[in-house]
Amino acid sequence: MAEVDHLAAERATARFDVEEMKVAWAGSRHAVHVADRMARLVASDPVFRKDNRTMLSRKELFKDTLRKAAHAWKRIVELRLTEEEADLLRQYVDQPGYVDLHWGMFVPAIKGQGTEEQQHKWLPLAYKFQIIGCYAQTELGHGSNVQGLETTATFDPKTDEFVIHSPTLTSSKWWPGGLGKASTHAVVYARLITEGKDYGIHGFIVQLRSLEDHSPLPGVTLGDIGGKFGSGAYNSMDNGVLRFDHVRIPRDQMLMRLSQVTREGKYVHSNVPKQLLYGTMVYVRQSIVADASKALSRAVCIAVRYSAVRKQFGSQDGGPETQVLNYKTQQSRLFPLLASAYAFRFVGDWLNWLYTDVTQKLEAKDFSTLQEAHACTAGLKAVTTSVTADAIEECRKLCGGHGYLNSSGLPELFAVYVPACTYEGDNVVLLLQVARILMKTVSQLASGKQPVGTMAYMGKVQYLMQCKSAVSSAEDWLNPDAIQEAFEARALRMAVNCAQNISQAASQEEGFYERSPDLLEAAVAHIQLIIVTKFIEKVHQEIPGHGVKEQLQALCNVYALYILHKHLGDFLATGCITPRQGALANEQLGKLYAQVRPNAVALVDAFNYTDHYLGSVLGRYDGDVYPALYEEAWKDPLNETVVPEGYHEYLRPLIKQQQLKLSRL
Ligand SMILES: CCCCCCCCCC/C=C\C/C=C/C(=O)SCCNC(=O)CCNC(=O)[C@H](O)C(C)(C)COP(=O)(O)OP(=O)(O)OC[C@H]1O[C@@H](n2cnc3c(N)ncnc32)[C@H](O)[C@@H]1OP(=O)(O)O
Ligand SMILES: Cc1cc2nc3c(=O)[nH]c(=O)nc-3n(C[C@H](O)[C@H](O)[C@H](O)COP(=O)(O)OP(=O)(O)OC[C@H]3O[C@@H](n4cnc5c(N)ncnc54)[C@H](O)[C@@H]3O)c2cc1C
Repeated sequence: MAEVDHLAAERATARFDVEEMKVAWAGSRHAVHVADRMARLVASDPVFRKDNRTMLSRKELFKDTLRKAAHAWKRIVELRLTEEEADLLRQYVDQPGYVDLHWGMFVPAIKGQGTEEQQHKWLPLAYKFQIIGCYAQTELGHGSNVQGLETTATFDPKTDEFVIHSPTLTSSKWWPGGLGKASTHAVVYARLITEGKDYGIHGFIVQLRSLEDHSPLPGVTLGDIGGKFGSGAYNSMDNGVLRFDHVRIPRDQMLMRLSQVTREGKYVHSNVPKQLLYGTMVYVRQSIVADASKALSRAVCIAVRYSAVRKQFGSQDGGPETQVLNYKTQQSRLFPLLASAYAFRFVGDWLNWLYTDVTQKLEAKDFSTLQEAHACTAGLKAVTTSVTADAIEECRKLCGGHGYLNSSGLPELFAVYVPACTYEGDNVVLLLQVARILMKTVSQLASGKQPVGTMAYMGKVQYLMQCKSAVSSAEDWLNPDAIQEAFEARALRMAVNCAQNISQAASQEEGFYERSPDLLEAAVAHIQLIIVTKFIEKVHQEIPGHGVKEQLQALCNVYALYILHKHLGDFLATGCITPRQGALANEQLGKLYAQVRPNAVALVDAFNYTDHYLGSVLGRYDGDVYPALYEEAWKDPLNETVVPEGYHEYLRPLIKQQQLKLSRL
């Protein structure tokens, strides 16, 4: 804990129990305790130092990542950490690397798509790091369109093998994390061809590198695809390129849980939906939603603390300067992001519950909730990552000039985070998936089919298409029923409008194509409704701790009314509310900001982040920002010498030349 707490006065104004809010944020007392222990373990270990990361060359950074991953594994084994503890330890190490893909995609792909026998063979090797795996799906020519992948896996009945081949340049695998330099194995997605017939995309376990000397196996060409956006940042990851020249693998390395190829080469598809092939992506999308709240809360924590420390302009009578956090504009930009961090946290928890529930149903061969899982994971992944990426950049601006310094932590956070809008499904492509499901649901309403799950509100179509908001004062917007109804009516009316417009087109497909910009907005409205609903449900639960429920209630209202204000056009155009009701919502929002203000610093303290994890001189717990900024500047390699390298070559001759010219005048 800091010796001088420059934020003590801020902390003293909090009207709630911060320790209890930590529990509400983390999910349980146990979760707070474990996270705290793992965060401190990482922060106190010099190997996990990261303050010099943006100054390392790519090669140094990659080696540093290998070192940290190996050290993390050593600590996990030495301390016999549980899976939960190990996941948290890796999170706090906070450096993207091959292990993310090994644990996050390679292992889940084998678990989800491998038979019991295959799991028995491969998982123990992966669990002990005797092999390192990645997820090789995307190709140079195709990423979003998975059915368009070109790599082939042709069964050869003579040898009982598959022949994995990259027939074109565009079929080169391109992007898989961990592939470039670290992985020994990959789950490769390729078109299965047997008995002369193409059966589409399937997963195969393929060894890429020797387990003796790490050299590529015969027929395998692979490497790193090159530097990426931002210094440090995602450049710690070896995203790779991979080509196969007729590489042979045994038949039993096709992942055969969903479909099989027999010894004779017969293709057999189990009686399960084909989309289960996409199961690993669904799993990762739900974990990306949980990660969004982590990234967003880090940025918000930095911006809130710094805004409380930073002062600009005096009062009218020449008194002390004003904390920038007191400016209403700063509050109206920052507090919705604070509320969004909490909203994403709770919707992430709910999504994790949904995912677990769907997985259990799938085990019991009940596929009825597959569409719901797909729509929710795809849509929430898209909305939460887009908002978070924009919000990190907004937090940088909220920190003024100092936010642009690497030492603020924000440039690196942004550069690491922003590809989340693209990987695991481009956000637009994913929202169009949600829109397709919305259109299908609307079209089924006429036949009386009752929508279920997060689409259930559409069943109230008669009411929601004509209801009028009863709000007549700013306070009325504090009523969760008023918010819920307005959001439901907006989402449904936008979807129905789209469906009506599509029905006038020559074909459903053409209508969908023409109306896709509107469909995106309808999908966003539906997803925002889910986030608002889950926040309202959370606040309805019993929440212990002095003032905790009240603060969450205020944040829930901030989130909902901010979205309403931002998307006012939708609410007005669909006739869900009147312009006057829109103005009242904005009035209430201003009152809520004033309510949040004295609690703001404590609300970010509740995230319980160590200074190491935050990695920001601006976001320091003690608020002692200026000495830290000053000290940090001197650590830059440019300041290693007083006179810079290159002075004698380029600066001195220039200056001397000018002096000579002047002396001649
Ligand atoms: C502590 C552990 C933490 C773990 C976290 C680790 C995180 C590590 C993070 C590391 C960082 C980066 C890693 C990145 C990895 C990657 O990017 S991997 C590659 C990801 N690629 C994509 O996401 C591709 C996106 N494209 C697609 O998903 C599909 O191509 C698309 C859905 C767009 C279209 O597919 P089609 O087969 O053409 O299907 P379509 O005709 O549109 O639909 C047919 C039918 O199927 C339904 N559907 C589609 N997808 C799914 C699904 N996933 N699940 C269930 N159902 C699905 C769709 O709704 C249609 O249904 P209908 O009833 O027939 O209408
Ligand atoms: C950092 C990073 C890590 C990655 N890691 C992995 C990995 O480990 N394994 C792996 O297999 N892949 C990985 N990927 C690849 C990633 O999954 C793809 O890049 C992603 O799915 C997007 O596909 P794409 O690149 O083909 O984009 P494209 O589909 O080419 O997108 C280009 C543009 O076209 C638009 N677009 C595309 N289709 C449509 C449509 N139907 N309607 C409207 N607009 C459309 C998109 O919105 C986008 O604006 C990674 C990518 C990144 C950036």
